[in-house]
Amino acid sequence: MSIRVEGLTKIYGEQKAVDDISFSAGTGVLGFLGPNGAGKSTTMKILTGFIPQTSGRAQVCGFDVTTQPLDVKRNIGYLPESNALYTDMYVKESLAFVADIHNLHDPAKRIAEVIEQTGLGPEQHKKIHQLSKGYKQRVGLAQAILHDPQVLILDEPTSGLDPNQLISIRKLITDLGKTKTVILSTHIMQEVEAMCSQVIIINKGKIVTNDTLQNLKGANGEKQLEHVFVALTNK
Ligand SMILES: Nc1ncnc2c1ncn2[C@@H]1O[C@H](COP(=O)(O)OP(=O)(O)OP(=O)(O)O)[C@@H](O)[C@H]1O
Repeated sequence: MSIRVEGLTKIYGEQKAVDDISFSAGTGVLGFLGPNGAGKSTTMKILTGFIPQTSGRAQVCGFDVTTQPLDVKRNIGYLPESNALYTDMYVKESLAFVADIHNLHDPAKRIAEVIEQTGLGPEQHKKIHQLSKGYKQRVGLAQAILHDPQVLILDEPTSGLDPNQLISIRKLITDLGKTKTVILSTHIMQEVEAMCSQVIIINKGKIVTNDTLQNLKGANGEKQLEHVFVALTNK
């Protein structure tokens, strides 16, 4: 398993954002769902080492997020919800900057591959601030996968994309999930049905279900995941 989480808790002041959650994930796309404020982004930020947990443990590829943060960062790619980019940089320049941080052996070759994979080709010579939202999102994804990490954490990667862009980014994520562990947070249930093999639903900081997509729909006698989500998060 590339991700192991045990008894993870995060308290912000008085607010318990993540409440003693445990789960593990291997190769495939894991849908990480929950209503607004459920604790998804907080969990993702802990896994990527952006913020520390209050208690509990999280491991990425066998490395502990607290005691082995550099090893974790080598093995993880993160597309945060607020995809902060250096907008004055050219697309290629920003990728070269990230490649340098990761000390890649042949950055030019890898940058060309990732530009191809994310469909950035036609826009690759622009500055980031000149790009549409969808292309900015692709730059964020390109940066996240550049060092070919085993684990990808994607926080609402398709928000704001038009239907054409949605289809190509979904395909890219599905392809990545064939060999990598992808944790995908999204509010779009069709997206989960199209891409995810496993689904975790979190509500008020607690995991309310962790099952295969197939079981989840079957067990609840529902055809639509949306109904399952509503039933499990309105208790
Ligand atoms: N830096 C912070 N300081 C205090 N409270 C925070 C902070 N970040 C998040 N929270 C609170 O923690 C809870 C979980 O937030 P989180 O962003 O993890 O939810 P989420 O499931 O990602 O929501 P969304 O779907 O809206 O993105 C919320 O109640 C939120 O207000």
